[in-house]
Amino acid sequence: MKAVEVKNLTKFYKKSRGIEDVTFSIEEGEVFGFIGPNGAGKSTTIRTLLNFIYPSSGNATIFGKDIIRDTKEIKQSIGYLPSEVHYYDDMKVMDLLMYSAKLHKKADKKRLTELAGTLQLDLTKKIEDLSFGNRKKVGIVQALLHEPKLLILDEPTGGLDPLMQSTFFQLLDEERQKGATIFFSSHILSEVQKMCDRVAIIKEGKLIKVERVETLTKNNLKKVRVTLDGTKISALVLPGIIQQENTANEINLLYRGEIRELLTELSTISVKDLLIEEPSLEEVFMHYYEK
Ligand SMILES: Nc1ncnc2c1ncn2[C@@H]1O[C@H](COP(=O)(O)OP(=O)(O)OP(=O)(O)O)[C@@H](O)[C@H]1O
Repeated sequence: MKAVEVKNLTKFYKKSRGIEDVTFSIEEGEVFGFIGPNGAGKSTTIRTLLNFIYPSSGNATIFGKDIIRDTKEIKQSIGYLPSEVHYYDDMKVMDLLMYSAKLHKKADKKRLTELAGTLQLDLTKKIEDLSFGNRKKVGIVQALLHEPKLLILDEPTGGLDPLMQSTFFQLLDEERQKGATIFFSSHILSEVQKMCDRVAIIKEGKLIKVERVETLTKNNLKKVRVTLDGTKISALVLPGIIQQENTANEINLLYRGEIRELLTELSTISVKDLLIEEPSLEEVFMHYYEK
């Protein structure tokens, strides 16, 4: 059984396009990234899956259950972190989280305290007195508290400082090791690359690619930096060069071709240093963002 199966899902807000004909599935235990620029349709997809909004057409299931008909049942096995966290402001963090835990019939105070400790969240404060980042932490604890089978996280790291982001990813990794399926949206490619097995790219409401992260970064594309010893040269010309940026003493390439051909070409110029590495997901995908 798939954790999530989305078929031809379409959502129009009156006449304006939210998402169109979106189809993909997520395996159980998989960490699946959902990336795309602002307004691409990430939140629309997620909010439809959670039955906060109705699809215009198409359908989807979560653990084999229909997202509309079985939404109550589905919610018991989901932890959801919205991109913006809104709560009853005059409640204390502890009370809010215990209330939420009870809704999931899993009021585990020990786990609550542990999670809050890891995230350095003060449980005695009132929600209204928390900063944006600390509210986000409340959302994270709430999403993880009942150890859901599926975590749906909408831009989870926004507002968290770099140290906290890394703590958050450690927490996610623990859930993954316990077998949880994780679906998270982001427009930060590097964090998707770090964490995800597969990634779906959405743009202007349509899925443009679903691919294993590994395949994307190991598709023979190489990032090449050539440092020159001061002699000025003109641009390299080789069929495998996809992108070239040159400065006074550096040549930077994205290269997809025979390494031997590149080395032969380089042997004709005065190279001081050479670095060949896998490109980041960001570099592979930048053109999807720009086009
Ligand atoms: N309530 C709404 N009414 C009308 N249009 C909407 C509504 N919510 C979203 N849209 C439109 O649907 C499209 C997709 O928006 P969505 O919020 O799903 O994008 P997103 O990928 O989550 O973007 P972001 O990264 O900015 O959160 C956008 O063009 C947006 O203007």
